[in-house]
Formats: sequence, structure tokens, C-alpha cells
Amino acid sequence: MIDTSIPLTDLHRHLDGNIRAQTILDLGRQFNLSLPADSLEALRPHVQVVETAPDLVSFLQKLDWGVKVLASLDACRRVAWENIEDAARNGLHYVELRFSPGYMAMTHNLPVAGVVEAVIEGVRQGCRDFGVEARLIGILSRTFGEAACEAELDALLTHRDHITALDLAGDELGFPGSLFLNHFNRARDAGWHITVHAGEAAGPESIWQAIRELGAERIGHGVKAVEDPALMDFLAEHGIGIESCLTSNIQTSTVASLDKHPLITFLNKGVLATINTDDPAVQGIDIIHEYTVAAPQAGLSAAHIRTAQENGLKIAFLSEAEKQALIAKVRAA
Ligand SMILES: O=c1[nH]cnc2c1ncn2[C@@H]1O[C@H](CO)[C@@H](O)[C@H]1O
Ligand SMILES: [Zn+2]
Repeated sequence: MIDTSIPLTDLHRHLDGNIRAQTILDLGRQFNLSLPADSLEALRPHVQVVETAPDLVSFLQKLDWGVKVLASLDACRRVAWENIEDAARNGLHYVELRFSPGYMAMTHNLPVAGVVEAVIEGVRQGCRDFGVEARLIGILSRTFGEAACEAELDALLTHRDHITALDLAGDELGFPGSLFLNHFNRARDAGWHITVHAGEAAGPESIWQAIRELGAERIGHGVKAVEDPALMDFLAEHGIGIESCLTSNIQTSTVASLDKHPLITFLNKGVLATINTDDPAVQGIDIIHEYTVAAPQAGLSAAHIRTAQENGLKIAFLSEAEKQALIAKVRAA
């Protein structure tokens, strides 16, 4: 169900939600940290979702062990590099990796701008080693409040030329987008693209807010848009992309089951919706699973899936010339 003759993209993947269990174990040993288990099998349930979480915030706790072992900038560089290796192994031609440097720096008090630099370096080296094309999206972790997000933004802006876009993630219900107007004004002034996690835990008003007040050109998840016909029309008319993450939405209890997922409705209404992973290591899935198992279970036909794959390149944060170059590269391979 994946067309290998056109670019395969993943536009919504948290680098810090995709830290391998084996790497958590390795780094725990390297830094002599106490982990909840010392074998891969015993550690897995602590770092991977084994059953549906009751809500988003409970799901997000599963990411914590991954960042707790980031005790040095080298460790950050390593997980960034491994993210590109994972992308290459999955046959991805292009990946947008998002990360929250404040969240990654938090446990061991790492310099936040240093984390940004380490991630940039790890990704750059990975792209050289594996021939994958990648861009970086900075995340403000709303869960830690406005001031922490400001420090996070400052660190990201230190390396503004290596960052493509800004995102807002974390606890959507507890920390609405309206708290972050200044942050996103600064991001747009820096010339960054904007994508926002919205309409995942909160309703369609959160998506309207992200578009109108934060300047979102794309929406992460956007599940609740289906509740608002005017919003659906607006998304289609203005080419606002939707980054769907099927398995993630089940695991966070955002959607009850795949056959109720709105992705098919987005595609039928002409919304530029895409198939992405979110936090693959935490979810125990990869992009191949999302295309070949989850998407058919969500009712998508082969034609829907192909449209979603094409939409990935359409809404990618790349210039027209970069998109054409990627198409040519895949065709020639
Ligand atoms: O599915 C999600 N919805 C909302 N926020 C998320 C999701 N997955 C990860 N994060 C958040 O992104 C940052 C790390 O990149 C963290 O703030 C984490 O809680
Ligand atoms: Zn996400």
C-alpha cells in the first residue's frame, strides 16, 4: 500500500518520543542511572504503551524514561542520529523530526541551546550516513507553562537557521494556545513555518485558535475538526494540512477505535491529510504499520492511502524546488 515510486514522508514524529528501549538501557548503564528494569523485556512496559492510556496526559508519561537517560549532549546527539537510522530503515525519503529541547534538557540540567545544537548535529550526521532528507521542528512543551516555553524558544532561536518550524505540544487542555501568542509571534518573525498540536484533547475551537491566533499552516492531529463543518470547509479551502497519527489517537483515547477515525472523512472532503507516526518507539509501531495495517483498518482504500502519501509531499515544509528535487531523487533510485 506504500507507493515506492513517490516520496514517502513522515511529517509528525517526535524525536524525543522515538528513543529506542535498547538505547534507554544502554544510556542508563553508561550513566549509572537507576531504571525500572535492567532487561529489554522487563523495561518495555515502562517505556512503551502496552494498553490504551485513559487520556493524553497519561500517555505522555510514557515518554519520560527516554528523556531521563539524556545525561549528556552526546546522548542527545546519539538519539538524534538513531532517529535518522530508523527513518532510513523504514524506507522514508523525507522526515520532519520535532523535539522539545527543554524537555530533553530537564532531568540533567543540560544547557537547552546545547541540546538544540546536539540534535542538529546528530540529524545532520545521520542524513549524511543514511541518505535521508530531514528537517527539524522545534517544540514548545506547553505542559511546563509560558515561562519555560519562552526559555525553550530562546534556545531554538539561537539556531534559527537550522530549524524549519515551531510546534506546540503537551497538555492541550491544561495549557490552551491562547497562552502562547507572544511565542508564536516571535517564531513567525523568525521566518519559521508553524504547526500546532490542536483538536487532540480539546475541541474544534482549539484548532480555530491555532490557525487564527498562532498562525498554524498545519495542524497536528486535528481530530476534533470533524465536529465543525465550517472548520472542515476552511481547512480544505485554505490548504491547511492535517498530520494524522492513527495508532497514537487510539492509544491516547482520542478516538475510540480505528474504524471511527476521521482521517477518511478529511480525505473525502479534500482536506490535505497525511499519515504519520507521532512517537513510534513509545507506541510500538512504525510508518509501515501505519500505512499497511492501521490505515486499512481506518477504512482507507488504496486510493485514499495514495492520496495521503501524495499529501505528505504537498504539505511538507519544503520549497517547490526542494519538492521537485525529492521527486526526481526517488524516481531515479
Ligand atoms: O501525541 C502527542 N500529543 C501532544 N503532545 C505530545 C504528543 N506526543 C509527544 N508530545 C509532547 O511533545 C514533547 C516531546 O516532543 C513533550 O512535551 C511531549 O509531551
Ligand atoms: Zn505529536
